Amino acid sequence: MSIIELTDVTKRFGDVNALTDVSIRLEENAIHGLLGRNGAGKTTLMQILTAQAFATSGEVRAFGEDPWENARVLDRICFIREGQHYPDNFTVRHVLTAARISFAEWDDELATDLVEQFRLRTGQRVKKLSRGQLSAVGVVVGLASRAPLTIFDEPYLGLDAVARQLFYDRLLADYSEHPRTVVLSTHLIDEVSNLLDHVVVLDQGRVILDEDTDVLRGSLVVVSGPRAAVDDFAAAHEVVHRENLGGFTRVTVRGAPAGAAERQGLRLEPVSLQQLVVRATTGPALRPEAISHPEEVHLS
Ligand SMILES: Nc1ncnc2c1ncn2[C@@H]1O[C@H](COP(=O)(O)OP(=O)(O)OP(=O)(O)O)[C@@H](O)[C@H]1O
Repeated sequence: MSIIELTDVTKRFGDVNALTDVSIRLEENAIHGLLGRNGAGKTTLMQILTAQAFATSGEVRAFGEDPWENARVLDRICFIREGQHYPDNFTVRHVLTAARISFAEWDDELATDLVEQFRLRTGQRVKKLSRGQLSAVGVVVGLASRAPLTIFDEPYLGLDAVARQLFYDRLLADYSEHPRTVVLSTHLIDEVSNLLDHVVVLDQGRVILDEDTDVLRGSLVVVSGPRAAVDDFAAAHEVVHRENLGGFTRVTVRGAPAGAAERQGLRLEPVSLQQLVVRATTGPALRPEAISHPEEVHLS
């Protein structure tokens, strides 16, 4: 079942098209990655989903209903934004108390455990927290809310590598026991690629990739080796990207059968999710019209 349905959603800020004809369906009980370069429209999309902004045109449905001023929908959504603002006198304890009141599925035990693991002090004023500690508070609220739709917009800013890993581990562990729908917007794609069931990539306000990660993982392979051997192999495949370095060539091909390249003494490497997103957003490589005319990149 789709928890989120956007149909032809466009959002303009003056002459800036933040979103253009965005149509996506996000399925229930899955972790969705919302990816894209700076200014791609990710935050705008999340704001529209959570009724913090109006779409200029198009239809928005969350849990089958229009989210605008709709408590039935909004009570089931937890939106953790980067740099969340709290009242000046709030301590971490106040934030947790407010969250407990706001979310029906809130888990106090989980919150207490996470506070300890992230080394937060509940009596500390939120405005005195470091950047990473503030992000940790957001992560604690997002996880312990167990909201049926939990949205994290770059939740990791300032978090050290240990704390980020803790977030990913706890998200996965809690999600396996309490499945729900999670939307995670991030630039640290490789760090989260194992968490994601599905990705939506935005570029300049348009959806350029909307696919399950299982499908994406097997979709492209990099084959490298001596130029003549690679060219020979590539002739029978759809080439979406090529790099030449002297007599050495690397091509990215669509769905190469495992073993075929290795038999010809060539090297085969999977394309990471991050590379896929970079390919999708930096050139025409993943667009169908580019497949028959692969770009040549000469490295010096
Ligand atoms: N309130 C606003 N007024 C004017 N333009 C805006 C406003 N909010 C966003 N924009 C513009 O809309 C576009 C999309 O911005 P958005 O914040 O959604 O991108 P993003 O993908 O979240 O970027 P980042 O990864 O850098 O956070 C940008 O060009 C941005 O400048």
